[in-house]
Amino acid sequence: MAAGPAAPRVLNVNVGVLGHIDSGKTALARALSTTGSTAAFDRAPQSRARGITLDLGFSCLRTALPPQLGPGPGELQFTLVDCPGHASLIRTIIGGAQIIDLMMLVIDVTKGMQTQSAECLVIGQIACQKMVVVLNKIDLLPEGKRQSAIEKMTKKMQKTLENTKFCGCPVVAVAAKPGGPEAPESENPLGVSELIEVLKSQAYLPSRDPSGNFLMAVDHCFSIKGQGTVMTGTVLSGSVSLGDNVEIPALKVTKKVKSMQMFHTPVTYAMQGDRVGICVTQFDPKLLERGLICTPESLHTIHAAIISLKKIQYFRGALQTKAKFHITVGHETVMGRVMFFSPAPADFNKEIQEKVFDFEKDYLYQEEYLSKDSNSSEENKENDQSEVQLPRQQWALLEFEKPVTCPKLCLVIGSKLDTDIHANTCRLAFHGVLLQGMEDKNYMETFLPKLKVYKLKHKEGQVERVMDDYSVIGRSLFKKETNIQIFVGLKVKLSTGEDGIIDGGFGQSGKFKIRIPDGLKPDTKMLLTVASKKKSKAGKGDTIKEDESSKNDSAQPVTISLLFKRYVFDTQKKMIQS
Ligand SMILES: Nc1nc2c(ncn2[C@@H]2O[C@H](COP(=O)(O)OP(=O)(O)OP(=O)(O)O)[C@@H](O)[C@H]2O)c(=O)[nH]1
Ligand SMILES: [Mg+2]
Repeated sequence: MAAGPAAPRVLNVNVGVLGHIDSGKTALARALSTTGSTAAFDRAPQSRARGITLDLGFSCLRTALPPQLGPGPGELQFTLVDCPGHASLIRTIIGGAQIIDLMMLVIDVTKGMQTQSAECLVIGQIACQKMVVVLNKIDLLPEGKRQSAIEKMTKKMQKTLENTKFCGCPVVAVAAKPGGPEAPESENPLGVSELIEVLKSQAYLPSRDPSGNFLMAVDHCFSIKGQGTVMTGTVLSGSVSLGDNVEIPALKVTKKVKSMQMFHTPVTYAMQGDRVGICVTQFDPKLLERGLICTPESLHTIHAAIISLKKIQYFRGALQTKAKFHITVGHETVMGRVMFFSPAPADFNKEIQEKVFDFEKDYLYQEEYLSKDSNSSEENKENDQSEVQLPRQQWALLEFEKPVTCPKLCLVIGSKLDTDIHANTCRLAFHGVLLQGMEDKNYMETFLPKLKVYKLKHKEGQVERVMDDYSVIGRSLFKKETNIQIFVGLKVKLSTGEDGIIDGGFGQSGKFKIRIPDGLKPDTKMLLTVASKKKSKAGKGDTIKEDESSKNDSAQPVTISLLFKRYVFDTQKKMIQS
């Protein structure tokens, strides 16, 4: 087994810095850091030129261990993950949020919540446990009114968070870069030491588990002369030791770990939650910008997936089957098409299955995700009056335009990134967990037939006339061109209560014969005979054609209903009745 962690105890907590563009995230990360790592603070030349953050930036800050993290000696290291704010970079933000333990939501105190602050809040609710709100740029508030303006904004934020999992989280006011870009570096930030105390009080020991496959999100890759190629990133699961083989699944290559460092200190072992640089040899750093590395063969490249999902409540509009979304699967984003399905109605209240998908069960196809505001679906139209009953859990089948490489049970986020970024709306539509990936390119033939999602079909027709006590002729259930032969033997029910069986076609116009094994009730017979007489009378005088008029329908008081299930992925399109 691996060697234990290096001697001096350093606990690492990843702190994300998220917020709307220009709220001062990078300035805040800079003010907080004592040690900058290789990729901090908009180092990339493009980033400097545009004055915006284009990529995740990492830096760190070490403090004494706070009391809640147990007796010392030891140190607490906050790894600050500075995320971009620009709307177009939301994929990077989602990636960043998945490696953090604690989120700082940076708000420009002069502006309050903005569009991407809200999106970050949504992402935080999905991916993070804890949050601190940072009101930045308080130097811009006139000194006399500063305190009251801060209090007002603090209250406003607390109200915004009331119905989120971050209800009651701390709100801290700072000026990360008082005076703005032109101010001299000597200008001291305001409120930053208070913020550090709050971060310490919020720090917790995230569950760290060295077992299972090693998986790491690499954010930077560069070569060091005479050493090799270093990949830096956060260990997402498992652990890694010197000498282990690691795979770069996107490139299908495996390399041996030659040396490792954690913030400039050599180590022999790293585990879930650690930030580490891994050095390998004979690997061109240009081949990997960002991506995953892992225990060889532990990741899957999938073409489609089944996920358990929830709609994001701030997303306006319905989630429709067959719609295309940008789908972030773990750390990759691709376009994909969705198909929603729910439990069969009898299972609507079944307990939620978080980690497995049950292929034994039947599921009901849905035109759209069922939610309180989705009343356009077939199901709900019928139940218009009554309360719409919602299932406890819903799923989707995702079919990707390009295969994605991801671990099991990874986070999935669906968004509409083609929405105009200036439209003030939440682009994140749903989130969920990947339960089953389909690695076979021919999954449609090899895998989907196992997925028992059915559509409930309901056809209505009318009894045209009585043949004898045990049979009637029906119409309007099928189109003229329908091959009635495939329906022979299916059960139907008459509105008067009798059960019948389709016996075969009758004539050329889509009519058919129904056998009534228990015989027609006398009342039914009477109804039908009276109706037929009326009709033939009416028919003589007028020029009503037999097949069209609506009068005909009302003249026929007995309707026929045919109900059956058809599995969406059944290649034989069998009709099933229970
Ligand atoms: N007056 C004042 N200006 C600030 C403060 N903090 C940041 N700024 C300025 O606000 C602008 C944006 O700061 P950044 O730190 O780059 O903002 P950001 O949130 O990282 O921006 P993106 O990463 O592009 O989303 C810069 O011009 C900063 O100098 C502050 O506390 N007071
Ligand atoms: Mg920035």
